[in-house]
Amino acid sequence: SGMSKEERILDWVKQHAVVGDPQSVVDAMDVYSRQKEWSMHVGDIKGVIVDKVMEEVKPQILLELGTYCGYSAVRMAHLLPPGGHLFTIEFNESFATIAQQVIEVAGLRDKISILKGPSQEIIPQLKKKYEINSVDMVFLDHWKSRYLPDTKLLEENGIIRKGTVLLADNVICPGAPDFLEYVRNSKRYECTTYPVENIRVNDALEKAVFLG
Ligand SMILES: CCCNc1ncnc2c1ncn2[C@@H]1O[C@H](/C=C/CNC(=O)c2cc(-c3ccc(F)cc3)cc(O)c2O)[C@@H](O)[C@H]1O
Ligand SMILES: [Mg+2]
Repeated sequence: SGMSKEERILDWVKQHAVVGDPQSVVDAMDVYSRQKEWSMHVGDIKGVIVDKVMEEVKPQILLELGTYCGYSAVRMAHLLPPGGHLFTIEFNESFATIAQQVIEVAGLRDKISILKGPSQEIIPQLKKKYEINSVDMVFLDHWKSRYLPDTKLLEENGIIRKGTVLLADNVICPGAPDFLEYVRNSKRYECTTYPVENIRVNDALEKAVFLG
């Protein structure tokens, strides 16, 4: 019994963030991860790279794979252009419930939709059930072994179009070697690596632009 780590994170956010202020939610989660319990959010150092890509792409429709507690959903949705929307897929019910509340504290309920279920089931439903024609950007941050199969699913279902930007966290640690090999060797992607050498671990984000 007792609270889960994710419930402790939510509790901390409720106590330390300012309702309606997404930046204070992001800051609270970063402080908790640094000072209390490390958690697998993309975090403040790699988050700056995510922010930069958001400003570059200005996605109207953004898809995230792996919501967890909603840190990156809040961080990215805060930077969406007017009218933009984030669809984030999460198959763990408890995490989805925590994330929904974190998003509420941030005041971003109207900009973010959590799609509950496994990505491999949701992706084929995006067009018909969620009326998503194509997405402008995808943030991959779920199970690393699923980056490649889901990228292929996105291609096969016509969810990504010429110019869609895939941004993948953790391509070095824990690593997504098959995904990296695929996008870097494919003529259909233009790749850029954003390495991050920080105190804890070396990692990188990979940006892969789909060329159609
Ligand atoms: C059915 C499986 C595939 N489909 C899926 N569909 C929907 N949601 C899925 C999901 N897979 C996983 N998820 C969810 O994504 C999240 C999983 C993220 C996995 N991330 C990591 O393992 C990770 C791990 C680290 C890490 C780094 C260093 C270290 F020493 C230990 C861990 C750092 C990160 O930035 C990470 O992202 C959870 O919320 C999970 O429920
Ligand atoms: Mg990650």
